[in-house]
Amino acid sequence: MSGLFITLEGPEGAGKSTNREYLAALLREQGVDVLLTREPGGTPLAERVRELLLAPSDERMASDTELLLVFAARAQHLAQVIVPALQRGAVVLCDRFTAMLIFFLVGRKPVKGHLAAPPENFIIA
Ligand SMILES: Nc1ncnc2c1ncn2[C@@H]1O[C@H](COP(=O)(O)OP(=O)(O)OP(=O)(O)O)[C@@H](O)[C@H]1O
Ligand SMILES: Cc1cn([C@H]2C[C@H](O)[C@@H](COP(=O)(O)O)O2)c(=O)[nH]c1=O
Repeated sequence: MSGLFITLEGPEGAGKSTNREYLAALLREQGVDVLLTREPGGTPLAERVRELLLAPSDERMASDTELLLVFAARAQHLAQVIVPALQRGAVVLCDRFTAMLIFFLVGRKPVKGHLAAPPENFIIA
């Protein structure tokens, strides 16, 4: 793969979108093929999973359910968008990836180590 994958991590309002747009404009001025995307999301199906993750609900979402949904969205995002873009040599600018998702998934709750490791390994492999 010849592309470049850059993630912008940070909480709400940190400046991710602003800096992503700025960087994209700079790169495009140089003729670089730039793809803007975000996690969770980035494809129609993965965006539906995002809506599910963020929608208020009377039913508490179990931590493992949340984790598996995040990684289901990621599998779709990787297969449909990120990997093809990197294969054609694009620079992918992704609004959040693993760092902030770890914060959302485990930073605010007790860590559930038995599930946290394998999906991440699966994704990186
Ligand atoms: N380097 C900067 N200096 C000063 N203000 C900034 C800077 N970058 C972004 N901002 C301002 O901070 C605010 C939040 O920026 P932005 O929407 O890019 O954050 P974000 O991390 O993408 O937020 P969200 O996660 O809510 O989408 C905006 O009003 C933006 O103009
Ligand atoms: C991605 C993601 C977000 N949230 C929370 C964080 C914010 O309060 C809102 C909106 O997020 P934005 O992308 O910064 O606009 O949702 C979350 O709880 N879990 C997540 O995975």
